[in-house]
Amino acid sequence: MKTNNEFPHQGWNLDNSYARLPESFFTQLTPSPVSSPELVIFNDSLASALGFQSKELQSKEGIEIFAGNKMPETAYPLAQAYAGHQFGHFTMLGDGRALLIGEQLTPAGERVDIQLKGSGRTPFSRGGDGRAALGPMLREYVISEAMHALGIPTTRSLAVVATGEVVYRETELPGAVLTRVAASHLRVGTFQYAARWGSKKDLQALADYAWDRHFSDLPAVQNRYLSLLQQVAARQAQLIAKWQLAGFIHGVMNTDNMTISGETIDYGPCAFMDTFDPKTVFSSIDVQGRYAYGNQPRIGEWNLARFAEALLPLLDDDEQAAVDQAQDVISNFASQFRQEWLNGMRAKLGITNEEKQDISLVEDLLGMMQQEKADYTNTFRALTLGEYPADTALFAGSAFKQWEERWQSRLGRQTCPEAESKQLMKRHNPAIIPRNHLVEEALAAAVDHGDYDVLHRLLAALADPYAYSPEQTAYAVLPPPPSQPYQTYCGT
Ligand SMILES: Nc1ncnc2c1ncn2[C@@H]1O[C@H](COP(=O)(O)OP(=O)(O)OP(=O)(O)O)[C@@H](O)[C@H]1O
Ligand SMILES: [Mg+2]
Repeated sequence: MKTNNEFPHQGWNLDNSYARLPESFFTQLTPSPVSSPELVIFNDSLASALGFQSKELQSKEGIEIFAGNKMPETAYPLAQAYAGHQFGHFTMLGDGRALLIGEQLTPAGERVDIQLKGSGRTPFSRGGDGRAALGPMLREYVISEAMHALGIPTTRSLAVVATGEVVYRETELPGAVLTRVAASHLRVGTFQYAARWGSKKDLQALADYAWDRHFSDLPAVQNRYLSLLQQVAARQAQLIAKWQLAGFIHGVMNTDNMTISGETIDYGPCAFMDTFDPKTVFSSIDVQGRYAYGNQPRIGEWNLARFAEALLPLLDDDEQAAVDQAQDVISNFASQFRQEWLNGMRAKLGITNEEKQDISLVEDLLGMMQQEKADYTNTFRALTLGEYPADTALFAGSAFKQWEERWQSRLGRQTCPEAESKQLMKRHNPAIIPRNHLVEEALAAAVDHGDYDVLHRLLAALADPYAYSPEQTAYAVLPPPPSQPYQTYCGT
């Protein structure tokens, strides 16, 4: 494959700091070319923000890069090594179908990974084909971009290229490559890999790298490794609180799918919850409900404990002292999460100050929602609009009327003007989310019929989920109850 200098006008400005880590952290290799790449979706605004020339990137040459057929001269494509606990079982993993091609240095002074997902086999592919199917890559594109618009930290999607080749997933499917953009692809599993198979020096190099990349603007600290653990815990507490507040179920919170940056990663079996029920699971393989909606904070804590274990040799020369320090951080996580979540719930209810009883106000609402099988997003949407559809069981009951009186009198006990409180609600309760049936409908039109209009309209509506625009009303309508529960699948 050719590496060349044809592309400076596209705005590539790559560095390769990850490749300066010890060699055991990656394998350098080139993407496997594909036969007839076709750009099917492209993120114009993201491209511009990253310093790319959007039009040039969408040229025939630009598309060759997204397909992995050519590389910019400054690219240094590599597969990252990592391990992970998958459903509780530790295993060696690594990028089996993805390649980091470099880090784009953006006009805003940021450094972001550019990664091709579905770019062919790597030494970490195990039995896999190294490829990805079009439907799941479009799904990752839609949901990651919707998450970003919702204000939830996430990896981004720059482009999807259809490869013109077939992949086999029980049946023949069109293949695709997704270009993913991330603050970094460092995972809890990257540290587990270093702790298990690397030297202490390797582990330290990785921790220093993570610190410099994500936390270097923090004031100097005495023990940067302890601080690294604290910072990652804080970011995960914020992130998972945001998931809970939006009704997002990640679906596969293995330690290899938890980032150090605090961004959501891996949109495999994820989905947004419709009816409020903490036991909600969509993933076909999560039969025990390990990654159910209501379990996500606990799993976050479990994963952070694995991160802390990996960091132990760096925390303190005295083993017991290291364990004690790690334990302190982990045992603080639940209350950190709870605080983030409660503050978010206050905002969803238009509450600007704190009262002790707020928690029961929130929990009583959620209890009624669960009992009445209320739709999570639309309930908060209705509270925001002050419009309660009479045909919704929750709103028809007397319990809700009593709760609403309590809520109104709670709002009356704050100095914030009513209009401001309403604005706060509008900023925290999306008018729309990427509902499963909407996403499925858009993907079916695109993948089965080559019609991308439905997808583009959905993306446009999801781009500002808090707009409460008239066009969004149609997207808030619920489908008739399905005959089968909605299921998502791994092995995409
Ligand atoms: N088709 C495939 N071929 C080779 N390896 C694969 C394939 N699909 C998944 N893998 C690998 O299996 C492991 C776990 O898969 P998982 O579903 O978490 O990954 P993913 O969706 O490919 O990755 P990411 O976390 O980067 O979004 C990873 O090491 C991944 O690279
Ligand atoms: Mg993964």
